[in-house]
Amino acid sequence: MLLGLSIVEQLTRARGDLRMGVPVMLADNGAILVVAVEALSAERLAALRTLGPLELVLTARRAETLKTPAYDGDLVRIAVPDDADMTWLRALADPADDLRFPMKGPFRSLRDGSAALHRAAIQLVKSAPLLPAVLAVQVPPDMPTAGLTRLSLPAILPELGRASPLHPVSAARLPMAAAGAGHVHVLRPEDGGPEHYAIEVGRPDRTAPVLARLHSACFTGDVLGSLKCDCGPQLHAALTQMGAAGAGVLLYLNQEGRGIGLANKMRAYSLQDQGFDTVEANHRLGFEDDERDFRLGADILRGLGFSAVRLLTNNPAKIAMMEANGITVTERVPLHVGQTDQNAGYLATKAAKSGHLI
Ligand SMILES: Nc1nc2c(ncn2[C@@H]2O[C@H](COP(=O)(O)OP(=O)(O)OP(=O)(O)O)[C@@H](O)[C@H]2O)c(=O)[nH]1
Ligand SMILES: [Zn+2]
Repeated sequence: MLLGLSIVEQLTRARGDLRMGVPVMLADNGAILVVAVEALSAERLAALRTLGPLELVLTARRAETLKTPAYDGDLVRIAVPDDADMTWLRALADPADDLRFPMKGPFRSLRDGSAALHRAAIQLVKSAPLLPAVLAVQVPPDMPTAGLTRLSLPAILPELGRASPLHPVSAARLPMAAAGAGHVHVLRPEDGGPEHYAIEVGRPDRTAPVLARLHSACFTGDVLGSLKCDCGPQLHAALTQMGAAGAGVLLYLNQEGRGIGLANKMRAYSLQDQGFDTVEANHRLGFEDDERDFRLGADILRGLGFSAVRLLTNNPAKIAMMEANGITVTERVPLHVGQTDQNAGYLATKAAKSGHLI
């Protein structure tokens, strides 16, 4: 129906609901109501309690730190005790105070029934992007939802993992200190997600491999000149090299914090202040090392008419994803700049644990 919502539109609305702390219904043969723990209010918690026993859904990564068996493989469903309050839920969802107040498990992990609805809920909050922790309660699939978003699992599953198509919105000339004449293109995804930018330096020849950089947003490095990472210097060095070569294309992808968002990246930084490295911090929060989807970089390049690149990177995963998505990488151009005393550990961890080339 033209006036109804498409599946993609329903998912976008659901992400907004979850960010506001509004419950979303996920239904298949059974149904659950879910709320993101970090946005939950005490009133909603009380209201959900009237519907039945509550379950806290976390990723297996988070369960590892909580020393709780994850019977559902990549996630765990923990029975929420009747007297558990907001503090209890937040302490399990957010590792900020793990060291100050070690959790007093054991927790009762549930193993009966299917976790397919819960898995979709975790995927949805991750893409919101919120901490991967949801409160869930089973409800009858035909329960009146009083205006709440209702998602059908079979309908959303194919869309959840799909990269949303991007469309050019606007473009203009931009003179840059580092690279001389350039053009900035703004690209907008169909699903209402964040816009991404493509910066063309000079007039790159579409018939030859172009000097290219896929840069993931780093507010702290790019804007604040953080010494904890190498992003700012990499961004500027890439533009400078493209300027010197007379042509290039830099994709500025809004995938802050390797896809976990700035709020979660700051949670990770706070864990790093407690002594965890960049990978351990992501895991303690319940995320994978890297939650980025590099497919969109390949899509943007193809949309701009490029099929082969000389890729400025130290990250082999970016090369593999380009190749897997139809962009030929004729050469890797190393990008080693911006080493500081403060980021030596970070760069060493990326080399040791994430396969970065040095
Ligand atoms: N979660 C998390 N993200 C971080 C941390 N430090 C930097 N980042 C993010 O990591 C990303 C770095 O992106 P890139 O420099 O494009 O990618 P890369 O994987 O380092 O690969 P190359 O720079 O191409 O070699 C940015 O999104 C930063 O915001 C951290 O400690 N934790
Ligand atoms: Zn950075």
